[in-house]
Amino acid sequence: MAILEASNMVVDIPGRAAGQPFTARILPGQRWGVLGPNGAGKSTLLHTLAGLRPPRSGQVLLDGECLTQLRRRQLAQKLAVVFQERQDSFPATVQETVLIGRHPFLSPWQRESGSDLRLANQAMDALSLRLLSDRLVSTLSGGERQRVAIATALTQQPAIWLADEPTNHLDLHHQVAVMELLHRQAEQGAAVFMCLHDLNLAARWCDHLLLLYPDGELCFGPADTMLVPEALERLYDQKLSVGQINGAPVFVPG
Ligand SMILES: Nc1ncnc2c1ncn2[C@@H]1O[C@H](COP(=O)(O)OP(=O)(O)OP(=O)(O)O)[C@@H](O)[C@H]1O
Repeated sequence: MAILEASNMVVDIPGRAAGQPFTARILPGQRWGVLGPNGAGKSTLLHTLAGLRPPRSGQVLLDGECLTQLRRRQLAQKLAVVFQERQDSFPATVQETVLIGRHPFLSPWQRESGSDLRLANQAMDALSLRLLSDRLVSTLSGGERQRVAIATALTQQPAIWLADEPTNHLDLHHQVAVMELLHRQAEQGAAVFMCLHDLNLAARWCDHLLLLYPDGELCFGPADTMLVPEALERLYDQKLSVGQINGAPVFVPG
């Protein structure tokens, strides 16, 4: 288990004058969703929390240590990032790619062990990729590549998941499968922080929500306190109608 903490963190969005400082602890077992319109800064926020870009001010801490003090390898032993888009130009099979999730735990030139291979196979099974295991990733469809990215992160066995649109390119069945997988990861003690465009996936699967506005304003809290139609309408500049299905709110454009 690990705790990721933002302390007075202002995300550095090019050209944006200011941003509201973000201070929060992302705790084991929590499932955070970041919502906001295109260009609001969701990916930049996620990359800043991953230590891939410096914040404009403030800091990000992992188990009390500033990310800048940690080596990438130490970070990768606890934290996995699923990117929104990726270049899969390197010619590698699905299995070879999924095994990359074990690299933070291997010394340079060390071969993957049987247990590494077992973890990769389990992750491929969880994402229904076994039949594709010998295929070159470059030959896969968008949704298949997305599942490979999630299987790679799963093989990393992260305490913290930072996932940018984890359901990108996925059909309905695989969207639900991935959200269930992330839910189970949280039940087992991982912290999950993800950017989502689908309000209904966020309403159903997240227990904390962060609303990010294009001017850098943000607000966050337990999901049931954030799913206020007026706030979401202002967030997306879109009228919404709200219903209830199985006790969960469902939003459709009004
Ligand atoms: N290198 C850069 N140079 C200039 N502007 C940038 C750069 N990187 C990001 N931006 C801008 O920063 C803003 C935030 O981008 P970001 O990708 O974080 O938004 P987002 O909320 O994830 O958007 P989307 O929902 O479209 O994925 C955007 O307006 C983007 O154009």
